[in-house]
Amino acid sequence: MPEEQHGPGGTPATAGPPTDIGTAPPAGGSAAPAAPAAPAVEVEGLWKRFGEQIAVAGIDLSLPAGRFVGLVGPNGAGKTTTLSMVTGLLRPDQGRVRVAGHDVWGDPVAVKARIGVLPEGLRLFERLSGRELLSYTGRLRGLPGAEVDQRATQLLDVLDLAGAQHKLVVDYSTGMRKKIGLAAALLHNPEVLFLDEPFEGVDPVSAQTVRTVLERYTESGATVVFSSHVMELVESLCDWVAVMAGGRIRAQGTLAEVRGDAPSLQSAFLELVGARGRGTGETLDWLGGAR
Ligand SMILES: Nc1ncnc2c1ncn2[C@@H]1O[C@H](COP(=O)(O)OP(=O)(O)OP(=O)(O)O)[C@@H](O)[C@H]1O
Repeated sequence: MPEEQHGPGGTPATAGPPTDIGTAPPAGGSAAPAAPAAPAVEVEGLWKRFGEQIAVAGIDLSLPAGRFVGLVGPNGAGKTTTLSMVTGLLRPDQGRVRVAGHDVWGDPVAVKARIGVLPEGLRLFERLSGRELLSYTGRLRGLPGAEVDQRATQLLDVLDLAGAQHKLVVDYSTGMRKKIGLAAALLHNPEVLFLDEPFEGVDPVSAQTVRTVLERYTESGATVVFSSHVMELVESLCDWVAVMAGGRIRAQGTLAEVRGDAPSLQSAFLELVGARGRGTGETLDWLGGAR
């Protein structure tokens, strides 16, 4: 059984979001819709083991549509494994996942048509140029050629890749690879976008552009779910947060709920994952000593 989930400072569970919050209208939307929107992602009793290692231990998640959702947790918490199962890249041992109202494993074609994914350790077609990669992805997505060309031109331009569009992907830098992967994930205008560490290796100017693009995208009612270790980034971008540690969800809810009375998301996070006071480095007393 999963252990009881508490917010920081012992406040009762932010786990299992209250339905009134879970069905709130998209951030940035003005007129409230009459019918409550279905969650973008619903996860029930999801498990994954790798041999003896339990990577994901029976988690439940309900991520509202139209939000910027951050999935945070320490190294090895189970974020990538969770995102892989939610996006249909890894089969769970047990549990159910629905994305945009469709069962990920029961109706994979419907789900894949509605999502965009920027996975960890992104594998790209290295011998294509950036533009060729987008053309190929657009065609695979069933978009008309002229539409693909137009969207590719705009994405390359906005993401500052126009100058490198004819360069082979194998010659792209880490940040450029993230950006072309993001462009490919956005090309078909998905309902839900999953991004595993999207800002890793991306320079501050491009990061700002990516933020602006993603903020505009969520304002249209679409959902972004991204994993990150960078709390300041999550705090400034996300309006909904799920905290994972040891394969379990420690808290989920609005940023304010998860932060609770803590001065920052970072402090709340350290408390939630039980890392307060750890890692002062005192055991490394030889480091910096006499040589
Ligand atoms: N293919 C695999 N085979 C064996 N163990 C795995 C595999 N994938 C993940 N794990 C283990 O499952 C646990 C969760 O890993 P996961 O990659 O999901 O964590 P994470 O939260 O994404 O970590 P990080 O922030 O470091 O990327 C870890 O203990 C990891 O060693």
